[in-house]
Amino acid sequence: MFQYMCLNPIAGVGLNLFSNQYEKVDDIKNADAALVRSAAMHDMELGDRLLAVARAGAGVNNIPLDKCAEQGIVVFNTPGANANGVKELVFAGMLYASRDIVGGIDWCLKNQDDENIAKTAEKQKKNFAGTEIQGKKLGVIGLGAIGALVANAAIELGMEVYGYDPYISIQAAWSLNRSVKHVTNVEDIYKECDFITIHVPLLDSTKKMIDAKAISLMKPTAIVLNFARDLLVDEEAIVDALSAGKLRKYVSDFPNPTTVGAKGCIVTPHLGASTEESEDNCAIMAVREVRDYLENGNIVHSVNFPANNMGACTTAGRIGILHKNVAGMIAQYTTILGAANVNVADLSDKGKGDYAYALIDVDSPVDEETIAKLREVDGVIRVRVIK
Ligand SMILES: NC(=O)c1ccc[n+]([C@@H]2O[C@H](COP(=O)([O-])OP(=O)(O)OC[C@H]3O[C@@H](n4cnc5c(N)ncnc54)[C@H](O)[C@@H]3O)[C@@H](O)[C@H]2O)c1
Ligand SMILES: O=C(O)[C@H](O)COP(=O)(O)O
Repeated sequence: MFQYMCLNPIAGVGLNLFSNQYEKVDDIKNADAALVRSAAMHDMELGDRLLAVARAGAGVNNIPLDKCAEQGIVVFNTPGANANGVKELVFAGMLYASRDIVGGIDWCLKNQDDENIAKTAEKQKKNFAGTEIQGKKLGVIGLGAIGALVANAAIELGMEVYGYDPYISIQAAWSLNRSVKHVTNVEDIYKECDFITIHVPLLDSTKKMIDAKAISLMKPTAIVLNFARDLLVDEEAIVDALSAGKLRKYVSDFPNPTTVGAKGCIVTPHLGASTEESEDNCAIMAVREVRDYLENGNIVHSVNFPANNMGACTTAGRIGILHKNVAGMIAQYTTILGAANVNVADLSDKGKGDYAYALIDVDSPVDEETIAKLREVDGVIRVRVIK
């Protein structure tokens, strides 16, 4: 029997995929797996039992990835599962920023008791007029799941699209419309574009990536869209530029005291992934990842350990070993198993950064004493008998 807990509400269509071998619990210390959206986990005590954390979404800045890795907890996310939801909201943001749609709606509400509102509106509408997006230049910073969808959809809407991503995946590169202009210096986006949208993960290296210098290069008519994370942008500098008329609008999905109510800021309450479809997709993918890891030991879409997938185990047993990515580990495992007269039927070891994961299929059951010896190997983080 496995136990899981949810740190945020997770769509039922995903949770229903847990079989009757799974039980929901309320305390993370009793859970084998935790499902999470944006709940902050950095200060949480995770307990020894926890094997997996699945982020039903993309951003993992709310999860202590290294601490989890050191404790042998595999963290998953659900790449692309909410990308369309975000893409659609980015275009809503572009349209909201192009005309004063919010101001116009507010005006209508304020004048709802005016019997002549239709006539008055015709006089007032010039105050909410704006520009179109067709023919404008859009700069997309980060061409992953969301950025690529935004870039392609913008081409379809008749925009000229500039794309910047020095680490673009082959899959994303293949998916891009060939009309997207490849930019190698992000400053070209800042200088040239009418709309600038950022879709990169929040990392130490991307914090305040759009800083005061970047903002100073932008056109005074530029509109900046941030549906990724607020800390990617120096928002104090954005607010200063907006009030000085050096920038047209800032659209953000991350409310905070700096931007909410500030002149030129349009802020939504982190709604990018809040659609039925995105919530369902994320929940389904997250539960599948957790089940495959707990039941088969397979890792797919982890952000702190490498992928390693040997399918279902067809031999007498399977052992999963999370370990440091250093030389000589496999030789020690096979020596220990050999000394216990256990034949290795199949073995796959993958490394990524500081961490690695070995899956070992064996032809006979492995006794507790042998498992204890594997646990003692220097550099081993966690050993799990999967079958
Ligand atoms: N508003 C929301 O509700 C919402 C929803 C989903 C994701 N997000 C945020 O959007 C981010 C992106 O999501 P995604 O699904 O597209 O992720 P992704 O991993 O598919 O794409 C991120 C892309 O950023 C690129 N990148 C990394 N560092 C870069 C840099 N310095 N310069 C340029 N490109 C860089 C990567 O190469 C990758 O292609 C997430 O990390 C998350 O923070 C927000
Ligand atoms: O990174 C993400 O996937 C988004 O920011 C969505 O977050 P949420 O699941 O809390 O809506």
